[in-house]
Amino acid sequence: MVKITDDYLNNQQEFADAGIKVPTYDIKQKTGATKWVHFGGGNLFRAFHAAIADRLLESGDLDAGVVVAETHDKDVVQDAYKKFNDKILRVITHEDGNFEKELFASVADALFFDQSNPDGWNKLFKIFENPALQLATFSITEKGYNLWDSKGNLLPAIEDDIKNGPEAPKNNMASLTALMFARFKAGKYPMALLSTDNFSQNGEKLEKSVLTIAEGWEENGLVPEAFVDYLKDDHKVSFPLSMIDRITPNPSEAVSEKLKADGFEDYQIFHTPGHTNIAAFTNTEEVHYLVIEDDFPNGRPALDKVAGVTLTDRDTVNDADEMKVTTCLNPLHTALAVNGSLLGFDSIAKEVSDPDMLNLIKQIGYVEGLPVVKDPKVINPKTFIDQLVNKRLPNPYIPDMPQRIAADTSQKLSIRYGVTIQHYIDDPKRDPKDLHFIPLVLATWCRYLMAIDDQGKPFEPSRDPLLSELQPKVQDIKLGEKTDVHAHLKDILSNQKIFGHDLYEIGLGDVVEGYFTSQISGVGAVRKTLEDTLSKYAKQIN
Ligand SMILES: NC(=O)c1ccc[n+]([C@@H]2O[C@H](COP(=O)([O-])OP(=O)(O)OC[C@H]3O[C@@H](n4cnc5c(N)ncnc54)[C@H](O)[C@@H]3O)[C@@H](O)[C@H]2O)c1
Ligand SMILES: O=P(O)(O)OC[C@@H](O)[C@@H](O)[C@H](O)[C@H](O)CO
Repeated sequence: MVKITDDYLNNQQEFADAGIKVPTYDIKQKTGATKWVHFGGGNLFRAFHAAIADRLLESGDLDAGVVVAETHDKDVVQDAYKKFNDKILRVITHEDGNFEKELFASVADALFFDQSNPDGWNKLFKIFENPALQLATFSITEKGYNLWDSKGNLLPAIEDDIKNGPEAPKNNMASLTALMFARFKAGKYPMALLSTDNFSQNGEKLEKSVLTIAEGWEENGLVPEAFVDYLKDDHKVSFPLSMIDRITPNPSEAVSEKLKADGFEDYQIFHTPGHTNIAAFTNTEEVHYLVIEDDFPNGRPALDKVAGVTLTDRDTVNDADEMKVTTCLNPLHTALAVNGSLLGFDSIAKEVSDPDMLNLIKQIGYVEGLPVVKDPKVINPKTFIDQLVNKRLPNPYIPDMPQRIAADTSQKLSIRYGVTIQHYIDDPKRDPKDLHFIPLVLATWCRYLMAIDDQGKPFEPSRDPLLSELQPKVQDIKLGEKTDVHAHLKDILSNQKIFGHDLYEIGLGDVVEGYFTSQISGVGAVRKTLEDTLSKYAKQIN
């Protein structure tokens, strides 16, 4: 059996026997100063960013590995990095059943960046004080950037961080701002902070969070005004936009079993107490897109040399991101996530073999979203949906689950559906009331909050920061019993933080309530409502 920690240069045959491709570079010889830090060393980073760095180390375009900083889950550092000498095994699960296995040695170090860990804390400050650093990338989930509660007030922990200043930050955005303050003090060195999380204008959100903290510190006299000016100076600090796409499910048992059978010893999967699902390996799909705004004030690695990575202007990235996140992929995914959880699916591939589910996502993508989305030119939106529904989602070897995608849905709805709804508001020839399937999914999410499936059995919803606030609003509803739906849903459906709109103000509140009323009318009513809505409104798709 080959272990991930085996010396990949001197034991190439062992790796080859297990069907694993290994790097030709020696990461120990790549001793340049760190140019690239990544925050959030979860599965997406391991499958995608680490692969990009690997290609650049191979081509000689990068002379140091990426340093991974975890601010959220310290067990990720131990269980997925340190234990395996920072090596990663990536498995691409092709649709013909071929599992392509490759070892990456592109992580130079991984550390838990928190004041409780002085070693990691001090190491990252040293890296940020070094002029060589060019970029920090982020894949920390939508909620990782958030400083506000659902009513728009700063979270108490953030208020504390703003009061306490750069010496003792606790939240990850405040800790990042403290790193930037150290970089400012060391010499006002430039760099890029590049969010690669799944939401529109991700760079703007990162910028807003960092500036909110920095300006709070400045108001409290804890940092000079010049620090805020440095963060706002485009020649010093940039917050490029990005669009990232690669379906990367949590490590799966099927892949683990296959690796074991192939003679790979580190096939075990870990579920950390912080709720990350991680392993020495990561499983992902073949298709991948990364479109980045080319704005790097301190230069950048030759990212554009890597297949699948496009460097372009801000508007193009914005259009590509809007195409993927608000129209052609993520809204379809969330529809599968909430419906799949209620209808008892545990596999996305199986779910899209259900004709109703396939038709639902096609209506959302082709009929409701596509007509109002701008063509980003670098990727054709129609071709993109075609590839998604015909090739990617049905791939039985991509072990994706509705339950993974359902995590944090409350944080995603305004982006995944709110932007399309806004287009219907803005276009004088359209009306949000023309939409049928998006409101149906919003109702399905409210139905999902009840945590009772369509067979009337309880299920555990995926983790979401608003569950504790929202579930009590629907918990006393019983399937098949008459109830005042408006009284139950009005606070939820009017919450602009959740949907990007007060749904009543735009004429969709009643529509969602209508679908929900139908969905709670008894066992099987979620499926029946879906069937009825499809037979009433579905359009023919060519
Ligand atoms: N997995 C995919 O298919 C995929 C594809 C495109 C984009 N993304 C983006 O990447 C993000 C991460 O996906 P993943 O597959 O790596 O997930 P994951 O569960 O494997 O890892 C999540 C990472 O985010 C960190 N994190 C979680 N909550 C945080 C918080 N509140 N503050 C700071 N860090 C936090 C975790 O510690 C971990 O490093 C997604 O939320 C999405 O925005 C994922
Ligand atoms: O990663 P999230 O939690 O924002 O969303 C879940 C999935 O929709 C997402 O991870 C997709 O797999 C991804 O966006 C594909 O590129």
